[in-house]
Amino acid sequence: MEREKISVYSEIGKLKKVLLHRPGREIENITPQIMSRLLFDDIPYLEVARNEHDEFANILRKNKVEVLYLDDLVSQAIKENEIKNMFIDEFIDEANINSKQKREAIKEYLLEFNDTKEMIAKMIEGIRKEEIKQKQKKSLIDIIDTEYPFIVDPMPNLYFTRDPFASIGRGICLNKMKTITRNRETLFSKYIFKYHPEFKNENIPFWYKRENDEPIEGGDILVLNEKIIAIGISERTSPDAIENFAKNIFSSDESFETILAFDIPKKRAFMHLDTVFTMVDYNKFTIHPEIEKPLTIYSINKKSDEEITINKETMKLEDILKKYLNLDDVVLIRCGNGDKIHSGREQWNDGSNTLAIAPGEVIVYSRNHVTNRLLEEHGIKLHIMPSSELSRGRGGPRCMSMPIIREKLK
Ligand SMILES: NC(=[NH2+])NCCC[C@H](N)C(=O)O
Repeated sequence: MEREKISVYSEIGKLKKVLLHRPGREIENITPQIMSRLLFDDIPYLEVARNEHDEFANILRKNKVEVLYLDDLVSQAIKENEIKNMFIDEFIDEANINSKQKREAIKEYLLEFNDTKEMIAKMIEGIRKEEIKQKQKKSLIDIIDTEYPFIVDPMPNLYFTRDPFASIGRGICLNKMKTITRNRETLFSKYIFKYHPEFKNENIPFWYKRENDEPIEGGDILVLNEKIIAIGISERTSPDAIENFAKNIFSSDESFETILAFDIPKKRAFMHLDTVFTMVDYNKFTIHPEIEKPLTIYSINKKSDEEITINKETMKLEDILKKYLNLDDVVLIRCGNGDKIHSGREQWNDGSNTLAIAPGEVIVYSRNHVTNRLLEEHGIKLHIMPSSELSRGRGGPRCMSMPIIREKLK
């Protein structure tokens, strides 16, 4: 039997294959002036961040998860010259470069890298003005100098592989991301799924297109089981995008029947649904206490191949989960144990952003010790990773991983 190349029908099924990005020199291009636009609140120390990330990958490998790295996949995807050229052109198109000369100079510079992985690392790292200055011919726009140091901005959020696309069923939701800085990341995903030898001839369905106008991000998408997908209506994901996605997936032969759109507060600390809610076992969830008040959800169901129905309900999270997942008993594990100070602090550092590698078994950040102790008390097996630097990017183990294959649940 031919194995599916992508297969994700739950949040907790045994993880078999996952995509990561090891943070690179892009982190060392974050400066206080640009960090908030780049969605960072602080500047991580790269060497330590990399060690932490390697430990994350080791935990995964020790648990028999195959770890794929983004730069490997992209470099294998763009092996042919024609594709590589297309990739560079599109990259430059989206890097906001306003003169023809500059565009040509950047292309020439990138093509000089003999090693494609080095070229990709450079694209992610960002390009400083002086790196290509000498080669530029002068037109007015090139001569007008500003203080701004980069000709191409760094992409420091790429280690949050959860967000630019999401594996759902046997297909992917190729996202349009809310911010310019992160939307550039989705180009890498596009080339992986369109041109990598492992995926290109597999008719991988795309449930969403990066060319669409409305944003949707992977951190908002949780595949609760083979029938139900939860999506946050958040700072980053719009109702129109959810509806468009729903229509696409419902018109396929996939098993999904219901999309639960959760209306969550539109604020930075809650940027994605997975910052306040993750699934850790069949009936256990980590949550931020703030979403325990009655929540408004919209359940979107398939009516026919083209039509959907939408129902609005205001209910407590616990009751929503009982109803839609057919559970008698739901356990909500509160980040920071519900204590005002601990829950705020630990949610800020992604205490409720766990990555399940099997039912009841999750990877967590060491720093969230209050939440971690509580998870253990609820019988969850923890794999604890170091967390002083990676957490400064406002994302945890779930954000830093995109499952490609999970074993189906019985
Ligand atoms: N799935 C997630 N919660 N991802 C977190 C991403 C953090 C990143 N700095 C951003 O603001 O986009």
